[in-house]
Amino acid sequence: MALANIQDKARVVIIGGGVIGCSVAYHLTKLGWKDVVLLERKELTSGTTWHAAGLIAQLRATANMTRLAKYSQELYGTLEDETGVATGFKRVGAITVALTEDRKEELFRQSAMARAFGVEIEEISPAEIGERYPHVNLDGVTAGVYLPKDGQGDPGNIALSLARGATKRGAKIHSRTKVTGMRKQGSRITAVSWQSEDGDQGEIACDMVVNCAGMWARDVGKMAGVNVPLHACEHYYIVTDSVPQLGDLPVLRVPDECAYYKEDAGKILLGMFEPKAKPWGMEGIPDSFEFDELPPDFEHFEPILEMAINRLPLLGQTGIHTFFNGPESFTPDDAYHLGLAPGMDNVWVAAGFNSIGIQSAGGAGMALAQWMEDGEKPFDLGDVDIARMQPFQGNKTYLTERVSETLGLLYADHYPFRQKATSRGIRRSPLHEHLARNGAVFGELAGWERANWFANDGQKPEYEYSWKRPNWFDNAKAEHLAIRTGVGLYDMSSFGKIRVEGPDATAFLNHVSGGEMDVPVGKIVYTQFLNARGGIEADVTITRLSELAYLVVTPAATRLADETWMRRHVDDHMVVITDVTAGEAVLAVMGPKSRDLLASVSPNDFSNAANPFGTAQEIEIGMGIARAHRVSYVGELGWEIYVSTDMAAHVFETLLAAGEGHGLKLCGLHMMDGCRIEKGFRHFGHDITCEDHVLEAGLGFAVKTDKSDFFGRDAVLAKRESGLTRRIVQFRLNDPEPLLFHNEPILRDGKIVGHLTSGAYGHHLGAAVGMGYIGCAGETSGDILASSYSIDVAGTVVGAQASLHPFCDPSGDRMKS
Ligand SMILES: NCCCC(=O)O
Repeated sequence: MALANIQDKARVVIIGGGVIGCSVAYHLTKLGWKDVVLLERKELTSGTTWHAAGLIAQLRATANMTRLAKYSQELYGTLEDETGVATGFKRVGAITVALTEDRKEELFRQSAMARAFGVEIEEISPAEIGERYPHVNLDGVTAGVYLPKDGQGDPGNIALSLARGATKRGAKIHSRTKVTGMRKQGSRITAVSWQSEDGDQGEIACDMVVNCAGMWARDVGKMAGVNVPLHACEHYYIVTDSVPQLGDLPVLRVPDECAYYKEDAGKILLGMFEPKAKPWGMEGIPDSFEFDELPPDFEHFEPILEMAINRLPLLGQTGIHTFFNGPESFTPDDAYHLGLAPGMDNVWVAAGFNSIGIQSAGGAGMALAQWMEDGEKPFDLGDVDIARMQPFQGNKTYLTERVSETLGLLYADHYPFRQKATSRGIRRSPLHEHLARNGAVFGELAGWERANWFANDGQKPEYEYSWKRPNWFDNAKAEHLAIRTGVGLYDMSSFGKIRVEGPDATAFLNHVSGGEMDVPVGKIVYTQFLNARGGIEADVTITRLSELAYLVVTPAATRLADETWMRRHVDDHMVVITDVTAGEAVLAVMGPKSRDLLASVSPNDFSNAANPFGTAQEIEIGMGIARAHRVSYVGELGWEIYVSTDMAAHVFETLLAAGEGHGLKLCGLHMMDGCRIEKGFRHFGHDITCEDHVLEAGLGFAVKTDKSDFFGRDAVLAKRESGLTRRIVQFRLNDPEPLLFHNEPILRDGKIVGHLTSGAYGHHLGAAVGMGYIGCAGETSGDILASSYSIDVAGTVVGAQASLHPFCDPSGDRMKS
């Protein structure tokens, strides 16, 4: 039985009536979408939105996340005029306070980044903090930053205003209507079934579904067979009684004391991000949950409250009106989930907003709607793309442990290379114990434990985080120099490995990639998957294993996204695509002495004639067998040895034993990053993304427009015709001391023209190196290089050399030697 007022067909069904669902409905209707239906199990905003603090910050960790946050802030400033529903948005500004020298460095680096991203920001002294926020105790304050355009709003009203905007343009919103199931056909949801509180039920046939179900999104995802890794945690704040003559105050963040403060209607709201949070609701969120709160746990938040009373003494002089504890969703990496769910062709996700839902909702809704409209990401959304999540990350035990940390990480020191402490050791290379015994210090990516550097004998194998030269600086240097002058071995088993085989394998890979795939067996092709704009969706090597089979090798972090991209472009091709990542380990043996080392453990011929650069050969190694791929991401002579996981330890032991006579050094991935930047090799997600045109990224050599048609070819031809408007430039600091991490502003003749997309120390070159895009419409290489360049490192402008070619071995002779 269906209620008369709920239609039985829609173009899109949005599940969840929090601020995110309302924003998606608002933006889809703004794009002219009709038949937009939003279903909310209780009342709009009754899950998390209603109790959000409503801080509206603009600066986020990357350029595009900042772009989205800025968009939210601008939207909320004008929404009332359009919808008639006030958002309570006030541009009160925001101050973040540092209590340590490390935090000061972090804030000043963020401040430099803000300048590159076009966000107004001022670095301010303790005295200036006192002027802008007279109630704050300045004891121990080292510095601060002030963002005049930041603000705050009324979360519930922002959601209702967005909802009104959507309904005015025809969206239908049904509250008290719970989604009970989905009808699935292949990789599509064809209908959503619902039940209203008074017992009516029905089904809406639809073209698309958007899961905006907040802390219910993991369960809603399961209805569609989609992985949405998130978990609620308790989030605490208190609200004081009215404080006479408080006046408008900026938002105040004191991350070193895990606290934020917001003035609201003459009261102070103090919110907390404690280091060890309390996950909630994993055994099920009560069906009755609606505008509910959880019992406050005084012991849990007392330490933070004590610090806050010291920092803002008026808290101790004012009564507390409300102790609030409400659940909010957190994700494994503190980034929200947006986009088309892998495995499905019409299930979209916008969920897991990690306590920044209000400030993110406007931008996230806009980006998702545009993505749904175009069928392609409007710009790089890799930070939040749901496809970055690995299947195991939906595991309950993993999530429960991980989110207990990620809540607190919001305000922890964001040191470079900081690793998560929880939920570790889940994906391990078969060499893991060998590496650990040899002093490896691991970092985690996509669940993989990867050796980042090796401690010396007697050195504690642990990170000591710092903004200055870290405790592993000299270790990485020794590893780097071994690769440049001798031979090093590092474990790349975390590479994604995807086998593509079948009668149409060549035709399919020619269609989906820019490289020529009709090559002899054993050839390795470095290439990209492009979108219709010529932007880079994936950066891969593809090895022809046999007449009918290829191996696509992808970065660990993008394996699922790259596999998904291929599956979505199969069309009528007869191919089988299989993830074989776990089947083979990869040992990279690199450096000018790598040939000698391999020759000492293998009867095969590693000469240029037998195994030239860009080819793979089957080899015997020790008493095992493997495949030697002659490629390099560090810019040296070398091989990646692909060996089945059962023989990996044997091959490692063989190489290590033989390596003694060749000065073999075990190396980690910090070395790899420094080496690849010296060599100008791009890294997907940083230097190349879906919004970077392959020609502007300098990778025109890897796409062959003279082959058969391929996806993105027209955009490559068009760009050849119209000319480049931006180019990627490499930089080397003149001063050997400062460190680059990425996101530092690039100055050309004293003006900001871009930011670094990568940065690391180039131990071979003796200074920090980086790369980033600058605008260059109508300019020749000579014009670009005639300027003077510098990089803003935490507010200090450091002169830099610029180059359009790699600083290290521009001819590539070393790799091909
Ligand atoms: N929901 C609290 C947001 C905290 C922040 O913007 O810093």
